[in-house]
Amino acid sequence: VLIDVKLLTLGKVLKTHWYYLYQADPFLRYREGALIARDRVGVQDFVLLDSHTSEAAFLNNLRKRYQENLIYTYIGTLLVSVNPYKELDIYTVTQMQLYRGVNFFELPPHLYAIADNAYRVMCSEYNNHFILISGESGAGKTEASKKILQYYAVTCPTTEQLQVVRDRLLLSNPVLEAFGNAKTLRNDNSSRFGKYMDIQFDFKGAPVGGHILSYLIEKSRVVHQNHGERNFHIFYQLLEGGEKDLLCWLGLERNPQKYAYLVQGRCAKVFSINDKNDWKIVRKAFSIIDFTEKDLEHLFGIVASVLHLGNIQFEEDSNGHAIIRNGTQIKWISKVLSPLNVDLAFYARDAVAKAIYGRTFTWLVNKINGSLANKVGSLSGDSTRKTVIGLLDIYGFEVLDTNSFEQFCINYCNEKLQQLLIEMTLKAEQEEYEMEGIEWEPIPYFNNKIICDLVEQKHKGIISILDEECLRPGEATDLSFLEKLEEKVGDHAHFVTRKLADQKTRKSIDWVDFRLLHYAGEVTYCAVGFLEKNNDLLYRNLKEVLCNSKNGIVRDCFLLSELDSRRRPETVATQFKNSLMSLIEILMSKEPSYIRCIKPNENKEPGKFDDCLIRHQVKYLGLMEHLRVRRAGFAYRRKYEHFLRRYKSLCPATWPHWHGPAAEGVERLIKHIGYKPEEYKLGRTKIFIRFPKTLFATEDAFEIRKHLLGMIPLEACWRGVLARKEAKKRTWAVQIIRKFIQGFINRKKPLCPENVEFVRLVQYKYLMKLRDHIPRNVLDKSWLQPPSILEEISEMLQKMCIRNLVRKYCRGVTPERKVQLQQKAVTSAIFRGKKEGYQQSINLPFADTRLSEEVLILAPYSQYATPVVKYDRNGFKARERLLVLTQSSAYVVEMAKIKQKIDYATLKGNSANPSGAASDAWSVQGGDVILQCEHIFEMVTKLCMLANKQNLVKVVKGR
Ligand SMILES: Nc1ncnc2c1ncn2[C@@H]1O[C@H](COP(=O)(O)OP(=O)(O)OP(=O)(O)O)[C@@H](O)[C@H]1O
Repeated sequence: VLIDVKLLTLGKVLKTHWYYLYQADPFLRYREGALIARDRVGVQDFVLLDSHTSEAAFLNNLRKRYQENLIYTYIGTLLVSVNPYKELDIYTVTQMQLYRGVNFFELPPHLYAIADNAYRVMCSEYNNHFILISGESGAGKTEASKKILQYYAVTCPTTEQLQVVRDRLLLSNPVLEAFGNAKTLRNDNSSRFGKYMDIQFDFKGAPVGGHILSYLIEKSRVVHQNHGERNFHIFYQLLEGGEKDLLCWLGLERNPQKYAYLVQGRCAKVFSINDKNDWKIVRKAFSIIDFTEKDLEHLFGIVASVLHLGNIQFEEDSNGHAIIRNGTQIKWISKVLSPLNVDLAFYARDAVAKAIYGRTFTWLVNKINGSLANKVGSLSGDSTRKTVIGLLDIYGFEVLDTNSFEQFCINYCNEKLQQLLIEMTLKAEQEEYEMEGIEWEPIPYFNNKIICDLVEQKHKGIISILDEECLRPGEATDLSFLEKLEEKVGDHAHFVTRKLADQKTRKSIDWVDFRLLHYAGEVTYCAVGFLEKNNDLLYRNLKEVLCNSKNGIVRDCFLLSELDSRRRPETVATQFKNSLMSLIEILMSKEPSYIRCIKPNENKEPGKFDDCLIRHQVKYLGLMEHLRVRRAGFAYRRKYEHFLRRYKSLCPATWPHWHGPAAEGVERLIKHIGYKPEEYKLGRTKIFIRFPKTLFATEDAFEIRKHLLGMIPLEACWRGVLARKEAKKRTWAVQIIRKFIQGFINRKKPLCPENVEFVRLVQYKYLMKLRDHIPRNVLDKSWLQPPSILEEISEMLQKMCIRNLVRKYCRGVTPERKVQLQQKAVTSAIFRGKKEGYQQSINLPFADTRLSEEVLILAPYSQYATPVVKYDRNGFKARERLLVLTQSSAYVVEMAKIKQKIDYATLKGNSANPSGAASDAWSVQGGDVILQCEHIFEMVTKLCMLANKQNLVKVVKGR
């Protein structure tokens, strides 16, 4: 009942949505029956219609949609998502099923459509993909990536064994968020590290493992937070949710106000965050992702020690040396031993806290990777190819009141991703037209490569200059770094300092600042702390202490070999730059999908569409340029060979084979179909189709043709590799049922007009699920429980399924086995539950005879013969005899001499002993015959079948 109620509500919700989409959406063509259209691979691209010629029109459309809770929009294949700040997808699982296997022009725009499309292309083309989710801080990237992960977890095929992998993939998120996310002014759950996650799939499309790469965690947050911001969530979660014993063991109090590292932002408690609850989730996640109690003990030990470290305070003694303020002994020890002044002591304390936390985070990612590793394949020696879908969720572009080294790295990273997007979309698309010789009016766009170069160029870029200052001998300071910048990149159009600025802007820049004109806007960075953060040094003696820690994780993170190394470690910025370079390489080798997240307002408010803020994002994300390229360009392009292979059946000249060049084949084909000149262009290697409707029409024609020709099964069989044929035979019954279900899915049979969508949805959901849960053999008695309105259909399907399985089973039975089964059926009717030893006899096959061939020659008409022991009427004298059964009579034979003939017609009864004793009494006209036989079940069965008298057999207590 509950399910029905939910679905009913869902029916209404979706109906409203679809109504709006049909009525109001000028972007896409939706198909009636979108719910059921499937199997239309090959179409990945479509286009905007003509209404959006201006930025204002585009914004208007976004606003209108947003007000109607439609937060997703496509520009070509790029998904634009405006953060709703409220949960819209209440019926997520049903929605997921809705998008499964449906091409994305068939349903309203959605994250799931992007996820599903990447997945389907991966499965059909065996290539790797990535989904790049970008947008500024708080725009909704992390939420989007979680939804995509969930989509794969719910919709991909899985086995019991693989469910563990699925759970781990999902649960790695709360753990990483606890240690790597924090409340900032822009986002209550802001990622303070970059994350790239590969989900690995096997050849059947089941997720079998994963791998996470993490990028530069914002360590400085451990020791310092701006007003209105918090430290990483885990600190508060541990204090709020940690069990009493645990806190006691760690020496912690359940009050964040007691810890210096947690109170600087003055917002330890936040209304929107439930630390206690989150702690429970994280604890549970730890148990699923393979963390032992020892691991956790060490991990929480580290979290606690960072908090304790933060509470160590220093003061100056009379010599200007730092001494520890509280704790008498340690105070004196520090007084005598410590060479540091107060500033340096604080620096050292914070450096230790940051280093421990930062390295522990890397340890955590590695540990999670261990648990996500594809063990299924490697254990079973499965070397089949895996494909991956990568999900990139990285800290968004960020402008704070004071921007430091961390913001510089984060914003540089966003520049790189923007550059990748431009390279792979705007630039690539326009270059493709040029390469293919298609006439094309170039559409200008801002290429941010110039900013990337400003930051990363060797010897000349800001990172190189910073490194130089960090590494050079002599006194180098943040100010000397700033001077070097002015000297070396002062004339760059995207770089300004107070000295270089014009009169007007000068006031807004401090003497210690430099300003970069990023693609997403201007950011003024305060150079103070750049050198220190870039060097990220930890005193050698502190490292030595940590190398000898009794905490296993700390020991793993600080290796003694590091102390021996004479090489200076790479600076933080260079490490980051290099890791970004390899990330870009990873991404470039994969097929891209893009999601652009937009932040609707600065107040994290639902339903508030701030025109100014959104216009700014639309501008810097280059959405208008995307739109223009899409509109002026072609919706679809495909290599001649691929296009011909798919559609060749639509033209007699190309079907079944085209022997000439593919380009000519395509030309013949489209002439035959009747493409108009304005609808397409022929390039050097590809056909370009301008309008989606042209392609839709071709697809529709192909669908019809496919069914007319019965092409798919025919081709499959005909080309058929024998092994595949064999496998097909085995799953024959399942396929029949699947086809039947597919038929059901494809047929539209609404019960009444108002409930069309609802009924379709219920049908769809149930049938889709059923399709994957059909019993595979006659022994499998399970059947998916149907919702009440589908009981009838379900019953029909079940009957049909059983019939098919039985038929399939029967067809697979050999004639010999059939005889055996018939005989066993008779045995069962006579003896089942009545005579001891019956159960054991079931699996012993009956023999045709129990005599050797030589002996059988003596009885040429024998149907069955076996040695027996014959007793006289009193049951005393036992004589060894042969029993020979022919078509009409039974003979008791001694040495080729017939001693007794029993006509089946005279056989009146046959009584067998219920105990295991193998004796048998036959009552015949003129008196009983008592025989003992080793193979009594077999013998009696043969006798009954030959005499056709099985009803006469009684199992009675022997005399
Ligand atoms: N699809 C959504 N439905 C409902 N709320 C959402 C959705 N996407 C985002 N939000 C809201 O916006 C907040 C910020 O989103 P999210 O953490 O994904 O931003 P982000 O782009 O990853 O930011 P950052 O770069 O700071 O990590 C979420 O905590 C949530 O409240």
